[in-house]
Amino acid sequence: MIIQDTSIPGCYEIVPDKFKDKRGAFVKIYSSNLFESYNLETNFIEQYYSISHQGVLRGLHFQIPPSDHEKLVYVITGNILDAVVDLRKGSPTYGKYETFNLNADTGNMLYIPRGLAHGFYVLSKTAILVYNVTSSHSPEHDTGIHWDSAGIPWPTSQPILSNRDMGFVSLSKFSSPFVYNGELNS
Ligand SMILES: Cc1cn([C@H]2C[C@H](O)[C@@H](COP(=O)(O)OP(=O)(O)O[C@H]3O[C@@H](C)C(=O)[C@@H](O)[C@H]3O)O2)c(=O)[nH]c1=O
Repeated sequence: MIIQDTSIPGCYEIVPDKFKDKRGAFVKIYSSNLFESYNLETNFIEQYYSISHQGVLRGLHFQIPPSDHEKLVYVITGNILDAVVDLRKGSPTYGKYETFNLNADTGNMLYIPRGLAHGFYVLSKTAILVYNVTSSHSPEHDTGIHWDSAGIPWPTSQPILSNRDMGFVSLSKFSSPFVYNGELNS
């Protein structure tokens, strides 16, 4: 398993070892020992997954304090364009985004620190995205910014969206409660 820096401090792309043989493949997706050695959070307390059709865009989501959390995400079916936006005031990459192709073939994962908005667009016929998060779902703290307000080069201007996602404020109108605390995880 390789943990790689991204352009956004505290956000990592993780490439697991994939052992292929005549039966198929074996992939280890989490090691608390390795995560601890990189000072990454290990107290993942909720797990969930979504199933999405091609052309769906979910995001850009986050939970605000005190229910903010880290996310570890990976695709087990399909191929997505995943995106994060740094909302941490004082961060060297405040307001900036980065995109990643997450797919079931490589099994690459994204570790998303608290204070980043997250979303994705489904490139394949179907995509299943698995999440591990470090705090419980809190509907009153679960919010977002508008998917098309951060400059992310999405593959289409007309994705399939939830009503909730259509109504979020733009990044420029969002008053961020997140503060950058340095590179805690480096
Ligand atoms: C996230 C979440 C949703 N729900 C419920 C609320 C709602 O009825 C239903 C679907 O929720 P949503 O429409 O918010 O699902 P979705 O748009 O897929 O939300 C997800 O989007 C991506 C981009 C993320 O980063 C995730 O953390 C999460 O916010 O599931 C839970 O019960 N627990 C949870 O942890």
